[in-house]
Amino acid sequence: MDAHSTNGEQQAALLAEALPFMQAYENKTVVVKYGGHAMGNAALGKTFARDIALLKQSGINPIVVHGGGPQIGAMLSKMGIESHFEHGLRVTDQRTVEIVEMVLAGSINKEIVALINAEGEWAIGLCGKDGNMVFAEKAKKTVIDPDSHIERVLDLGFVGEPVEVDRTLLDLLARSEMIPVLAPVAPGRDGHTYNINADTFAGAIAGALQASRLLFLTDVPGVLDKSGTLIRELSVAEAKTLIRDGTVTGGMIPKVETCIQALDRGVEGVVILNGKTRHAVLLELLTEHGAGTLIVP
Ligand SMILES: Nc1ncnc2c1ncn2[C@@H]1O[C@H](COP(=O)(O)OP(=O)(O)O)[C@@H](O)[C@H]1O
Ligand SMILES: CC(=O)N[C@@H](CCC(=O)OP(=O)(O)O)C(=O)O
Repeated sequence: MDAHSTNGEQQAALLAEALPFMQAYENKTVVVKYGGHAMGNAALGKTFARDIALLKQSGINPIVVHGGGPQIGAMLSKMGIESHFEHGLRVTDQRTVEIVEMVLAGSINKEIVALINAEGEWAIGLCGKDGNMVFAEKAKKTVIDPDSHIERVLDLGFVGEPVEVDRTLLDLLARSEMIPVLAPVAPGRDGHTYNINADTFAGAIAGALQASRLLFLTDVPGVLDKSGTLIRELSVAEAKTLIRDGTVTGGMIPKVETCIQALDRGVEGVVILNGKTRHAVLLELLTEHGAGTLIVP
């Protein structure tokens, strides 16, 4: 057997390996949160889009929720506005929320839609406002100061928490050729527009749809311990401890908190993984080679 056919056989074997996974996920919903830090590399963007296209073609119902924190930060700084975060959430005044909506629901959303469409699929870009999909309320966040142990209420301005998810439009799209690509912006019943952390938004969508899987694509291999080693499996109790003792900080806080909530709401499996690995989504869902941190009840 020559080297070429051996290679071909290996590729065919890999494809065949995907069959039981495809069968297990048939007609199931998989929510993929595509973080702003995982974006920005054209080749990786293409492989991400191809993975999503392949899921849809395999009879799976993929829903993309994207972030764009670094991209919002860059736009704000161009306009002379400094970014300020508390507990991993952007403090958002009126001017900021307008820019957040423009960057998330505008440029980034349409870039991802275009990438998926370039793979021959029909992606449709939406935010919480479309089809009354998500309504938000002003976030009521309290944090316990790790040094003083005193509880503090955060005023984050127009940062929202999803409080209502109407699945009508998403159900309709699941039965169609369309792949929803969602920006984490939503209206409030008070008439304001709210900036929602993309992890939180993805968790609310996955919970409302009782998704089989919720994947968080980020720029690190998963949740790391104090020495920087990947934690492969994390229970809810352990995850809470890691937030409390300051091992999990910044943008990883909303991710881990969302994982906990999503499991509570009936999502079957939640994984935080490196979106900078080529074909991270396919590796996680359709092969034995999944990596990252699996959060378990
Ligand atoms: N314990 C931890 N393990 C891994 N990453 C952590 C941890 N604590 C904080 N982080 C930070 O969280 C970041 C991922 O969150 P974030 O910046 O919001 O990314 P994304 O844009 O993918 O949502 C990592 O790049 C890392 O700097
Ligand atoms: C309230 C809040 O923090 N909203 C986020 C929304 C974008 C986001 O979450 O993007 P990543 O997933 O890339 O971090 C922000 O303004 O940056």
